[in-house]
Amino acid sequence: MPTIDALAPFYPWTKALHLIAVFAWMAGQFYLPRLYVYHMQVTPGSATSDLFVVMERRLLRAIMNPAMIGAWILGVTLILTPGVVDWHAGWWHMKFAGVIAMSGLHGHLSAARKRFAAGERPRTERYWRAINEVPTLLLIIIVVMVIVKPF
Ligand code: HEM
Repeated sequence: MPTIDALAPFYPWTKALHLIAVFAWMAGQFYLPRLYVYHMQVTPGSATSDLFVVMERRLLRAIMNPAMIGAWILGVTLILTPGVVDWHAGWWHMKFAGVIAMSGLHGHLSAARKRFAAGERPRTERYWRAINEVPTLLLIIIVVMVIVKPF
């Protein structure tokens, strides 16, 4: 993978900004499925349901989408910084798999938001309770990979 020498002096800043974007993204990943759990419990079209629709839309549009885009742009900038990623290391591939899964989950949550907004009740409350645990698992995998680098 070719790297860009001019990025080297900015490495600590790129990493700090990457982590800030990641934290904002994760906050949304933890909260949105929890909102879906509550949303499943209210009648479509009720005032409470409409309030959930607004909360879910704002969370995705104002926080999660920009945070995911920022995490990706800064993450790719880190990849392009010389000496940061060892492409032979197993931890890097495992982290990347975790990041792809996290992005897939984001897409899944985003698609469900549109269905909730249309008055549907996609899946079951139990399903959203289970999905609520997935970001935590992915976070543990990713952080152990980038910090401990076990293989
Ligand atoms: C969105 C796509 C992402 C890309 C392309 C990406 C890429 C990278 C790269 C190349 C590094 C530098 C590794 C190093 O300095 O050793 C890094 C650091 C880091 N990333 Fe990501 N990342 C992404 C998303 C995430 C996510 C979702 C998390 C956590 C849930 C995360 C957590 C971290 C952490 C904790 C570090 C700091 C590791 C250290 O101190 O060296 N990243 N990322």
